[in-house]
Amino acid sequence: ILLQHTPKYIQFHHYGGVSEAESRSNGVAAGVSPQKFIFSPEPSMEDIRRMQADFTDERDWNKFHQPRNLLLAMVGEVGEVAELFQWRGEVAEGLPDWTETEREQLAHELSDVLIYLVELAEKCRVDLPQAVLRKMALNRLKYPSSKVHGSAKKYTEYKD
Ligand SMILES: Nc1ccn([C@H]2C[C@H](O)[C@@H](COP(=O)(O)OP(=O)(O)OP(=O)(O)O)O2)c(=O)n1
Repeated sequence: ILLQHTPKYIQFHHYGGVSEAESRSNGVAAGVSPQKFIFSPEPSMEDIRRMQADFTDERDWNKFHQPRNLLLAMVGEVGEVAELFQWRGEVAEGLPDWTETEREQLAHELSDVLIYLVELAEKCRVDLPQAVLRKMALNRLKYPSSKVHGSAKKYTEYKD
């Protein structure tokens, strides 16, 4: 019944993720990912902005969702992500030792961070997808790959 009213971008599909069976057979469990991981194309950031705006409007919560509150909520959720990693030591790419429950928990907490980030950007009138493009262009200028290849130094440490 619910799906009937659910826009296509909210319906779940297995797109970018790797199923557990696949991950066990292709070496992700050993900490090496032989196949590229990609995201699903949907929902877009604008989809997420609109879904969260609808969620907030339906509950009459806009009065609470001012920029400063959203910032604090986002930082709180970052803390919840950190909690999942604390005391584990180094965690390899693909999280080979994590259970499905732990992975799902992480997916939830990262989503909370993103949801608040997108709403914070909206309330600050930052067009986030375009801002990311501008910032990445600046990053490429600041860190030309010819100069910094294989080095993690900050740009202030480079003397052209
Ligand atoms: N005032 C609120 C409360 C919640 N949410 C939405 C955005 C987040 O995605 C999620 C956060 O919900 P909780 O504050 O309940 O946090 P958690 O889901 O992380 O629960 P818990 O803190 O119990 O782990 O719900 C929101 O937009 N505005």
